[in-house]
Amino acid sequence: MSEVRVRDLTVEYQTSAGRLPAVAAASLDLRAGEITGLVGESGSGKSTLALSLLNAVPAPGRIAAGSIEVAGVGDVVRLTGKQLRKVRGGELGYVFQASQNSLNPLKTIGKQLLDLGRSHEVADLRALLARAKDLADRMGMDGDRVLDSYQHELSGGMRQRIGIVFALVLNAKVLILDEPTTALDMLSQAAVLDIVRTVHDENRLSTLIITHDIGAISEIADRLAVMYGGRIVEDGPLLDVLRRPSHPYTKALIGATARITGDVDAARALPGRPPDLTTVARVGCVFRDRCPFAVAACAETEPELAVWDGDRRRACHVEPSTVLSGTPGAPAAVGGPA
Ligand SMILES: Nc1ncnc2c1ncn2[C@@H]1O[C@H](COP(=O)(O)OP(=O)(O)OP(=O)(O)O)[C@@H](O)[C@H]1O
Repeated sequence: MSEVRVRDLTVEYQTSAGRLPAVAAASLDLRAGEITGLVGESGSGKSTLALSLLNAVPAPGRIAAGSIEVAGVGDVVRLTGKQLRKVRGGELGYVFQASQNSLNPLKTIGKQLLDLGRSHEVADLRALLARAKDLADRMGMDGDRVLDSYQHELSGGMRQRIGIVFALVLNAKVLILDEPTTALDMLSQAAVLDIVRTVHDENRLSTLIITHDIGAISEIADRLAVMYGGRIVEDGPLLDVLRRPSHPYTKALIGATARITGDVDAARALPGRPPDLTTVARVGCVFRDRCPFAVAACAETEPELAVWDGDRRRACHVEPSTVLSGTPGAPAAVGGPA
């Protein structure tokens, strides 16, 4: 069952070239009990999609079309004011990029938790603190000490974990983590992801983890969604996608990740650069200029994200078997390999 259903979501930013979509007609389900990893290079629209789930795209950006149905909440796109503030941090827990730097330096963690509780009109603040302490304990910290601490008394890894405590303390059903381990060393990264998996399982959450690091996510996610140029180009069960990537971009991303290929020498950097809002192709496939498999149709028509192989989806004109076998077809009429 899906806890979150994103349908035809288009999010635009105002640029010098006019309003341009950072997310274009994206559809994605977050299922109860599953961790979905959302990967893609910088600028592919991952953070914009995450902000949209909270209807928190900063102006002059805006959700131009689509819906985001959250079970028990309704369409988040239509929520405003108080309703929206209640859902953010309530049903929808989130930890955004660099959240370890977003704690208030002048208040203890406990006081900030109380502020959070009051802003969500929590009646039993004592129970809220007890729950926060319990979460902190289970994340390998001394809960009492952490609640009495100021942010400067805590390490980066601890602050990151506290971000997750804040995201969960109001009993969220959906957890959205944007680059939760960026800026942490490898050991702390693994520890934080471990904790996320445990808390996710215990509370049967629907979790979305956004990262540019497909290697890190491959160890904890159940499903993988891949974004490029504002589009979701492929998704499906994690192991299936990793073993048999059916979109040339997914295949290239995996090929560039030594942690997955297991061979540092064989890992090939992805040639070319990802597009930004102003350079992304307006017609045809957004990946075609970097795609070794591109055919003439890729320059003419944008491929639809279509169901393939049961539980998977892909947006590509080239046959899956061709991508899987790794034999690029005819050279593209327009564009071509970078
Ligand atoms: N406030 C803004 N105004 C204009 N363009 C923006 C704004 N925020 C993001 N963009 C553009 O939207 C596109 C998607 O950005 P987004 O941050 O969602 O991508 P991302 O995949 O999360 O990248 P990263 O991993 O670097 O955070 C990029 O081209 C970015 O330059």
